[in-house]
Amino acid sequence: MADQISLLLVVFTVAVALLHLIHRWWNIQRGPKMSNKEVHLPPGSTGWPLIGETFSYYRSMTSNHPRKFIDDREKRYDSDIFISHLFGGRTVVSADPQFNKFVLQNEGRFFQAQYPKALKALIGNYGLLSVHGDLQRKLHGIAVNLLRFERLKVDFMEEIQNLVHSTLDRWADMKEISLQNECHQMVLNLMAKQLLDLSPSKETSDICELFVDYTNAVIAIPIKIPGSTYAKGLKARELLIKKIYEMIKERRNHPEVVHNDLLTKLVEEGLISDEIICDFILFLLFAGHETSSRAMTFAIKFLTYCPKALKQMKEEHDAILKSKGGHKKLDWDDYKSMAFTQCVINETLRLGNFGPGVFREAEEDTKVKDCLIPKGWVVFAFLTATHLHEKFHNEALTFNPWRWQLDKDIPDDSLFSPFGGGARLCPGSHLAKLELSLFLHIFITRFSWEARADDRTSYFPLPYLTKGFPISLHGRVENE
Ligand code: HEM
Repeated sequence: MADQISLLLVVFTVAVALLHLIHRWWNIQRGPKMSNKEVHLPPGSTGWPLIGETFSYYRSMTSNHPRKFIDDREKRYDSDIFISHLFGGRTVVSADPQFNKFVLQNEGRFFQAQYPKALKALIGNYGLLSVHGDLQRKLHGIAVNLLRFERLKVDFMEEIQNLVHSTLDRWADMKEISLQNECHQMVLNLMAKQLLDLSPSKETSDICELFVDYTNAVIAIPIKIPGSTYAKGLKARELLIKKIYEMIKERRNHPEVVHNDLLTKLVEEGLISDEIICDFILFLLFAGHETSSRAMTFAIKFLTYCPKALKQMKEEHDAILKSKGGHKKLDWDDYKSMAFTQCVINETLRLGNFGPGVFREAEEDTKVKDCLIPKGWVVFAFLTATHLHEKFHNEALTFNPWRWQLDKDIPDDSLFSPFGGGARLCPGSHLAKLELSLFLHIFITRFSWEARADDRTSYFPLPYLTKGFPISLHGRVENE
């Protein structure tokens, strides 16, 4: 009898839970009731209970046709703004450039950045993408100031060239390298030096190892079970934050030791608490190395398969080197003279899509175009979709740097926004372009190379080359 009652209780509980789930799903599908007939919820479907349409999005982003998710729905709903259910929440997905621009421009007014919870746990309470309002403006200002032109011209210009040369000296002794891994390591060293005054050493390599676990988690499926990539990343975050705390303490206890880094400046200024400093620095380390290092690898890959562009790059950079005589260090004017390189960089950013899109939550019921975005809904402004649309860029999936020389392709910030826009416009955009230009200059003038494997691009969760782009290197000989 007791067994039967237990069984009945289990069946009853499961039935109630199922009904609850179905009810929630139905409510999500239906959306809120509208009173105003002029504006309406975008069309769409939230897909399966719990997983929504995340799997379709994943399939599309790991395929050769990353716009497929959008194209299928555009055909089905006759709209490039539609409802979906991604990464655990109902979402309005937009591939409409004007809509996306409006969303970016209205950060803090109608919308605010809202990233999935699992990501926020890694970024911390004070990583820039987690904070809003006055604190976001303050921290954004500090980042902009750190990366302003005057600092790039003096500190970064020198530092980047030294680091790239010493890294390439090491590569020259290796038969084959995974360009993706090597670029990751090189840019991480650069950021570690600028932010924490860490030079390659035992301590730096410990931090780098933790950092690898940390970044792997940011781009992994967020399952928090012991041993999972995500759980390891959370642990790595804890240890990294502890290390930054120790460095803050060391800066205070030993002011006589000179460090030319951001951490010291933040500690001396005393404008933000230690807790904020730690999250802020960790976020900069992440944002500053993940994207730029990927862009370097992709640029070399695109050039490898476009001999005409590579030839033009060699001509541009050989001429700059020649004009310097025996003096190899470039200055700001040399950087500014790299006209074709800037086209290659724009095209790499367009095709590479290193910041695929941004997440924003509606602060209130908001009308954009004819659509109503109800308060609390998350918008995914899918920037990749615009970058890869035939309507805006001819032969959109082809690497064609010359398109940026034509008037009609002069960057329009609604059609080309690799660095986002509005109040959260990437403060590292100029640094990223400088790093890329100097890296390309040094790499192309020192080496010729061959790809060792047929590599494929996956865009999920961030773009990467599935085999890490292995290449063999040879020192350049005259006229090569
Ligand atoms: C190719 C390189 C890069 C790309 C494609 C890129 C892309 C982006 C995008 C799309 C955003 C906007 C996110 C949003 O609005 O939600 C962003 C924000 C940000 N980026 Fe970058 N980024 C790059 C390099 C860098 C570098 C080198 C740094 C710093 C050293 C950096 C630091 C930041 C920071 C701190 C933010 C947050 C700004 C805020 O929320 O106020 N990024 N980046």
